[in-house]
Amino acid sequence: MITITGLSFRIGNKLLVDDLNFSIAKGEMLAILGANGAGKSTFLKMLSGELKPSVGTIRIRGKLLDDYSLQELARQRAILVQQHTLSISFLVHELVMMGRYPHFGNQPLENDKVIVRQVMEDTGILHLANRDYQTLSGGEQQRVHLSRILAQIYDCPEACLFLDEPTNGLDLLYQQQVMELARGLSDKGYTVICILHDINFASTFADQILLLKQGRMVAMGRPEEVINFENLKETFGVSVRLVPMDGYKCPLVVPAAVKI
Ligand SMILES: Nc1ncnc2c1ncn2[C@@H]1O[C@H](COP(=O)(O)OP(=O)(O)OP(=O)(O)O)[C@@H](O)[C@H]1O
Repeated sequence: MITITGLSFRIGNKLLVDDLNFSIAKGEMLAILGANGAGKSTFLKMLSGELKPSVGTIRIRGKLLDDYSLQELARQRAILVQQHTLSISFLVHELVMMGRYPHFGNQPLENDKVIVRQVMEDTGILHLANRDYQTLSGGEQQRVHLSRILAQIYDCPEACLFLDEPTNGLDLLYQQQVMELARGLSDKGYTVICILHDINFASTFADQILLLKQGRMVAMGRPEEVINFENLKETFGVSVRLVPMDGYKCPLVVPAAVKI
């Protein structure tokens, strides 16, 4: 579904992303983990077309990213960015409807309205539909943007979803709900790439994990192949403890100092 070949991004003589090569299949969920500044967002920005790679190619369904029109891309991939800067007042439902803009002409159709309502329900913001976005808390705003991008690809089950720290600013309940939502979408056939800082969320929900350090791949594979003491020490520079837990495919990762 997505094939990354020899992908690098350089600014001056600094390599932010360094020779990445991998593929992920349709319907897979890939979690990207790495320390602050490891190049995760830079990679996602190349994937979304916001940044042009210095070297290498990105193919979605065999076609080079550069060969997609903006309209095609808008229907085939949705992106949740890390920081939202929005200074104009919009009602929540208006902002979520923006996700449908690639799908209708002048006016939203009944189907667009149904989808907007559904995604607001899925993300727990239906009760905020008529609130001014500016008056919402950070976590509520995050869920509005999540709704908007879900609306964008709601009826495109072949689409890709790129999420840059989707659980940012959310309380535990909504973190869990967002991860379940992302997992549910990949089970329906969406291809999901998700930057996370929570290793346990990544290993619980993702099919594959990519560990990045200084732009380079440390390891990539199924959570049970990748999440181990050595890889985490190499990626984050810290020692962790791995605690086996019933019902989890991977041991839980806790700071080494914690006594359990
Ligand atoms: N325009 C730029 N000029 C110089 N350095 C940059 C530029 N953009 C990003 N960087 C640097 O590239 C590195 C990778 O940044 P990136 O945002 O991809 O990291 P990240 O892994 O997403 O980090 P975080 O977990 O903190 O969000 C960082 O050291 C950052 O300071």
